[in-house]
Amino acid sequence: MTWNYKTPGIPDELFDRTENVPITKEDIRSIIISKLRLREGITAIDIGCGSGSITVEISLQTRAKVFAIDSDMDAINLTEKNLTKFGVLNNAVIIHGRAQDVLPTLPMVEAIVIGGTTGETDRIVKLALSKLNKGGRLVLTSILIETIYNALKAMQESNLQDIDITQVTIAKSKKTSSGTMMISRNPVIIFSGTK
Ligand SMILES: C[S@@+](CC[C@H](N)C(=O)[O-])C[C@H]1O[C@@H](n2cnc3c(N)ncnc32)[C@H](O)[C@@H]1O
Repeated sequence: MTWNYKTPGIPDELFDRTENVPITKEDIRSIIISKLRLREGITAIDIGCGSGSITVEISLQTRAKVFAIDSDMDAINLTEKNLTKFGVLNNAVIIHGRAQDVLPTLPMVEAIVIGGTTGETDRIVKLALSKLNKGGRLVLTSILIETIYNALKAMQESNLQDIDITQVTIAKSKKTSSGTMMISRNPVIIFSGTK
């Protein structure tokens, strides 16, 4: 697969998918990539890599080394498939495990995305921030009220700077017999900040 564009927002349908592994949709993914403020030559961590779509986009944008973590073996297999498909498998270290167990073993990085924190949002956010170099960027997405509250508290307690909280509700067009209507998806909260 050759992706010739230097812009984020790879169409979802270009990624391999499986029924039980979620993907961060392309419009939300574009916002995440923008808020990461990526630079060439950085190292990044993708926590809860799922389909691998964010790891793929970070790698294509910057040729960054990305540590992609997921606790679900199906997600790990799918991430490997998609990294191979987009020719960036060599940029990544794919790790099967819970973020709270894996993070302490990783080096310091410049960018971290958190897409899944099952069970221990507070601990995962704090561990992630302990792996972020000064000036590095953290982006966390969630659709769950409980995660949103715990994430904000953990970021504030860790003194993350310039915390920005953006809520996005994407609506997509759908053709009907009488015209084109917009169908809304669930709101997504996107946290970002600088260490
Ligand atoms: C919404 S999906 C992320 C989708 C992904 N960003 C993508 O683009 O495909 C959340 C993922 O986080 C993983 N996850 C949840 N809690 C986790 C944890 N504590 N450690 C590692 N992975 C976790 C889930 O298995 C799931 O694949």
